[in-house]
Amino acid sequence: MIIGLTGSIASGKSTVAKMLKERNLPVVDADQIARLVVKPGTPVLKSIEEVFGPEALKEDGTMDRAAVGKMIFEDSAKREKLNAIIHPAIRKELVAQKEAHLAAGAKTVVLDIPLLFENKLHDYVEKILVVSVTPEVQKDRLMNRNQLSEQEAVTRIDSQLPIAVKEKGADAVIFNNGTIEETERQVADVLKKWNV
Ligand SMILES: CC(C)(COP(=O)(O)OP(=O)(O)OC[C@H]1O[C@@H](n2cnc3c(N)ncnc32)[C@H](O)[C@@H]1O)[C@@H](O)C(=O)NCCC(=O)NCCS
Ligand SMILES: Nc1ncnc2c1ncn2[C@@H]1O[C@H](COP(=O)(O)OP(=O)(O)OP(=O)(O)O)[C@@H](O)[C@H]1O
Repeated sequence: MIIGLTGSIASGKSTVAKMLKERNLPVVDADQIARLVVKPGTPVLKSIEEVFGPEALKEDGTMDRAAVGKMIFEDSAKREKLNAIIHPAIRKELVAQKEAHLAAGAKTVVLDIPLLFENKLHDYVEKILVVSVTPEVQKDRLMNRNQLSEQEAVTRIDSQLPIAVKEKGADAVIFNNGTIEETERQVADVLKKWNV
């Protein structure tokens, strides 16, 4: 079974992914792949430099994630440009990593894809697991984790589809407002229900 793990920014996907890994399920992480495909020397990073200028790079030649984040979350046209450059490479590597796990004998593979709904990647997975939180908790956790102002956090949240829309499209929802233990219990219940 291929499980798509998604949610909204700072809703707790990585937290749930960690729980799934602890249960020995292979997790392919789109955010991690997004870092892989922009390593210095890659065609993707070259295109980013061409489109976003030298301020997209740090002195050591790696992508300046904070600078690019500022540019793209505040400007939807820039965000679409970055997506057009980077998403094809992410999708290719996502499929390759999934296939490698299946070839190695995995019966279940989890694809952690933050933008599964936004990019209409439903066909990549068989079940969709959405990690949800209330908007207030989401904003607080995002501000704390990324050291953002309230306005910056809201801008990032608004760059994605509303979490309520994602919940409606889910096969199961994990509500991550409570404690880690409460989330862990919900993860166990869903896996049991799906015979994983
Ligand atoms: C903009 C970048 C440089 C910011 O880097 P940073 O290290 O601060 O954040 P990180 O990569 O850990 O992403 C954190 C979260 O931001 C959200 N996010 C990232 N990119 C986007 C995007 N293009 N549109 C909407 N939300 C996004 C996701 O929820 C993601 O989980 C980086 O997110 C990036 O390269 N984004 C483009 C690739 C992408 O779309 N990744 C997300 C899904 S594959
Ligand atoms: N149940 C919880 N209780 C308290 N803090 C939590 C809980 N779940 C997650 N967090 C914290 O909230 C923040 C966001 O969680 P996490 O990084 O797992 O979200 P994410 O959905 O993977 O985010 P992103 O979309 O940005 O990659 C982190 O700092 C994490 O430690």
